[in-house]
Amino acid sequence: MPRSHYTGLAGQSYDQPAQAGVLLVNLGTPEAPTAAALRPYLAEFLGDPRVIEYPRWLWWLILHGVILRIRPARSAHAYARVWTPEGSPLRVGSEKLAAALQAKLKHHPPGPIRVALAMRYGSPSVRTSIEQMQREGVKRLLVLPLYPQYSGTSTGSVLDAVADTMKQLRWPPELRIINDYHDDEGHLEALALSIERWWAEHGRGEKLLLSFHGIPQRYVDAGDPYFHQCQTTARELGARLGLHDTELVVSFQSRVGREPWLQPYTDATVQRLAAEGVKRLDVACPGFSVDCLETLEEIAMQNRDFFTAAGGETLRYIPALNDSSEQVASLTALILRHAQGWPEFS
Ligand SMILES: C=CC1=C(C)c2cc3[nH]c(cc4nc(cc5[nH]c(cc1n2)c(C)c5CCC(=O)O)C(CCC(=O)O)=C4C)c(C)c3C=C
Ligand SMILES: [Fe+2]
Ligand SMILES: [Fe+2]
Repeated sequence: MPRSHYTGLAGQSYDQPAQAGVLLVNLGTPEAPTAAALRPYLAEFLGDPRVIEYPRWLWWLILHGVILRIRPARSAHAYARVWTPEGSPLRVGSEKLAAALQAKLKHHPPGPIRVALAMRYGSPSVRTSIEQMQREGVKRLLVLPLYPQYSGTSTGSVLDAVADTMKQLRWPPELRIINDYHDDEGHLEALALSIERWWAEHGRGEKLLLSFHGIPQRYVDAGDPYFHQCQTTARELGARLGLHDTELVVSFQSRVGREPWLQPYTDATVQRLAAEGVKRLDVACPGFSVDCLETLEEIAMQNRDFFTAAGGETLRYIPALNDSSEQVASLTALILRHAQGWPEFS
């Protein structure tokens, strides 16, 4: 008999009381800010067909023949600028957020809800985390990808990893998924409150730039709702902050490769604003639930330098929601709303 493809879990029992769980999933991050650690991380990330929609064999040749020989060292250098004694900011921030949510949901009557964190690339993987939760008795699972706006390249890829896991489990958990929360009232309120709190402490710049991670324009043309959801978040947030159209600017960062990505690009935008005479620019990145390379290095360092080199005085980065009380409250409410109707919570 060939060995079965399906995993049965040691320790998962029939008579354990059913528990509900939430799996938070973020992108993932290298284990160290070194080229050696970047290579497997980038190979997994950039080898994902959701991220790079290119003929497979052609892309494999380019990725392994060219990209993975050059990019690991360059990216490692960028990561080294933001690495902390506890590790990668994305990992540290995601773990703190998960711990704060677990503390909230532990005693939530008639809970408790178990909270775990997985990474789409690297570890702990989606599969490892789901299996671990099952061992702890989780039979109903809510998946919350930590991306407020849906894109096939981010949320869609998390759903692939969840689906692949479900296909391999002998007794998969009952499943719910949050596809996006870009226009969730509580989330928008949390963003507005945290920016207002930051302004109250640090004063206000002349304009607020909202910079979202980019994706290729081609994906949006093919039906990805990401661009539209970013615009909705920006508009709703601007309205809650009482900003005039002229005080709010939206742009897209982190472009990789040569094809056109969503525009306007963040680097060109900060340079344009400086050239137009803006001296004090505030930047927030509402697409990132926790701070990471793309906010701490690309915005707060690289783009700050572009802005000042083009004649601006100060570019100030307003931190992501991270494990703030605002984010913990809004995600707790989002989770409880999606857990409604489960017998544990009726
Ligand atoms: C090349 C294609 C990429 C697409 C498409 C893409 C979409 C996308 N990414 C995020 C969130 C993050 N990306 C991060 C880093 C990062 N992104 C890409 C490429 C694409 N992203 C690369 C190669 C990297 C690694 C760093 C580098 O070499 O430049 C991060 C930060 C990770 C960290 O460890 O801090 C996040 C977060 C979203 C939300 C998204 C689509 C909407
Ligand atoms: Fe990215
Ligand atoms: Fe980047």
